[in-house]
Amino acid sequence: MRDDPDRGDIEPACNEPGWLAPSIQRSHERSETYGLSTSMRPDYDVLSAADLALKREQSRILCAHAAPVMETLREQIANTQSMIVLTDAEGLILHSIGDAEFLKRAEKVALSPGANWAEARQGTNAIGTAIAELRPTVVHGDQHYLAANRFLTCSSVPIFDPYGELSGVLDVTGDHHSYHQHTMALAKMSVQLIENHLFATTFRTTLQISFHERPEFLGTLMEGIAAFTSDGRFLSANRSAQFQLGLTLAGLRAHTLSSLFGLTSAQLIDNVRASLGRHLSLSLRNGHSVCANVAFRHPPSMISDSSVTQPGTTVARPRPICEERAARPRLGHLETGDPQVAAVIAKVRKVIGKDIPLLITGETGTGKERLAQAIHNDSPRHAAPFVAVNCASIPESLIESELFGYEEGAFTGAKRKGAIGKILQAHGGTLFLDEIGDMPSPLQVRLLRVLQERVVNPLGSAKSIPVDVAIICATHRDLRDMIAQGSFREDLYYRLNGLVVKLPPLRDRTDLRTVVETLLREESLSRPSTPALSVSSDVMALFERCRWPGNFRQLGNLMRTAAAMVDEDGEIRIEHLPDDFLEDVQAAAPAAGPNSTPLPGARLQEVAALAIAAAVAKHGGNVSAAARALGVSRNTIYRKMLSAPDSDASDGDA
Ligand SMILES: Nc1ncnc2c1ncn2[C@@H]1O[C@H](COP(=O)(O)OP(=O)(O)OP(=O)(O)O)[C@@H](O)[C@H]1O
Repeated sequence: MRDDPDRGDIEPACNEPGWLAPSIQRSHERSETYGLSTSMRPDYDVLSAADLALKREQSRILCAHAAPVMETLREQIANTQSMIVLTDAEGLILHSIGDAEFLKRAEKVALSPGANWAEARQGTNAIGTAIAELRPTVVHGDQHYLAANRFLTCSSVPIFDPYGELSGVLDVTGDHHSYHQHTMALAKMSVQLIENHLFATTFRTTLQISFHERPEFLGTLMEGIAAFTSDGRFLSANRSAQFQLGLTLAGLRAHTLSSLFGLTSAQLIDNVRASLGRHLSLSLRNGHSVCANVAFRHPPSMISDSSVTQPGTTVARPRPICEERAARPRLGHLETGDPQVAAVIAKVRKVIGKDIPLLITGETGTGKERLAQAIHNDSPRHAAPFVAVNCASIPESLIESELFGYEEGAFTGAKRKGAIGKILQAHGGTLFLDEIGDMPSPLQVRLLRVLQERVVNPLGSAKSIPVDVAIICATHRDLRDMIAQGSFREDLYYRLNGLVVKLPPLRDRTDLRTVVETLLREESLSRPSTPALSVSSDVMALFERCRWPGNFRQLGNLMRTAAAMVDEDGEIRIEHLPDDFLEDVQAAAPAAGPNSTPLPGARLQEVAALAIAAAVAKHGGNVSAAARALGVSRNTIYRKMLSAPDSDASDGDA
């Protein structure tokens, strides 16, 4: 978490040969601790296309905001033997763009989408070290831990979300002979742009004050932006605002609009009205005056209050109900007609606000986190934070500090400032522990203590800090099996499962049609000038037949891709669906049993056969290459080319 507005500074450099910045020295030490050796091959363990698509989906908002910024940056570094890389918070490469020739060289050391560049995987490198140090980092040629990576020079900047949490890294990598001093400055400006976009989007329905001492800096990257609730409670502030206000995010959380700017929201609106469209002049706590613009964008329920639509304020279009639902789900929104889901919600409603721990089970993508958020939003704790921790995605060595926090100096040799852990961040609100089955055993004991005694001991501290959180856990594993195998503590299990509810997979739900219609409406709203989206009856029949292993996540992804392919009439037809989806449905068809309805005619088979023939032709008759491109096994291709459709049943698919 970033709670230090100065963190953006890189360390002072020294030009003496052989001199290593302290952060690089620490990183080399960590690389050794990870058991890496300098002569090792880079880690070529790259995610499959499907897993990478899931990761991109999980970082969809980051990718959407980063894409245009990366394109602009690409224009600025064109023909410099370099590339731009976007990773998620774990160092997994989501996207890369750049000079084609250099992209090829980079691929040889696994610097390409789907590879993970965390320090534990690739040793000292700018991406992994920026994540470990939470600061912009340059790693020049020889400073890379693995010899194989020493032809690179990389400049990486961490990207923080508006709550100060790391959400990814933007990196510019080039040949170490062609390093330019200005690369890091460009990368930092690009990240500031991404962070400001993320900020503006997250707080688009709230009161936002943009300010700077000098009016010419308003509207530029330098402006500070602070967001407040309509009654003046502090929500967040961007990097520049933290700097101008002289407080970290943690420090700002104790403040309000009046304690920071010396006026209430009603007075602010009066001032905006009186200013007739000119900048406002506001006074900070330190007595400095700043010029400010105010945006007061109201949630739909307040939009009818025309008195606040004044020059100097911007009123956004009413936020569509679907968008509102997605952003702040409530239990009522989740009831779309399936009796199993309705039963889950009825049970949950009975225990809400009663300090009974909840355990949500269900396959991946069935909406466990969304249900947890809805429970929080419907609970008396809704005004306090909802903090989600995915125990499976944090490296085991970091879970402890992530959850419990640490005191300054808790890490030997590292002069890291202390950090408040997730449990304390959720104080007053809800802590959602996703994939609880992946919690390492020693930490299960510590978590049990928190649940029993309601106190937290940060790492390296003798202090016990009282904490008040509602706990919701989720897992797709069978915890009872894990108890039997000795990998999950029975006492913790009984502490967590006050109420256990199971979300059904999409294929077992009876409300698929309503779900699809809702998603179509949401997607249509993001394309206002085009006809409303619909699905053909063939496609709906296919959807009903699909096993949806990725559940809502897969369906949402598919709808977005198909929506991008539709013709002018907005109807999603079979030809708009991705080939791998058609293949999956086709492969699963015989398993549907003798009484099931037939596939929607020959068209699906035709489409699958056409896709296969085209891929084989494109790859000059090379079946392996075509299979790789389509993401199916060679057997599947031979089967489709050689046999009747029914023969799928006997073959093992890959
Ligand atoms: N009822 C729903 N309607 C529409 N979209 C949904 C619904 N439930 C979940 N989603 C969407 O599906 C995706 C996955 O949901 P969520 O993260 O809640 O699932 P999960 O079960 O916690 O997944 P995992 O086990 O992989 O963490 C998210 O993008 C979420 O917005």
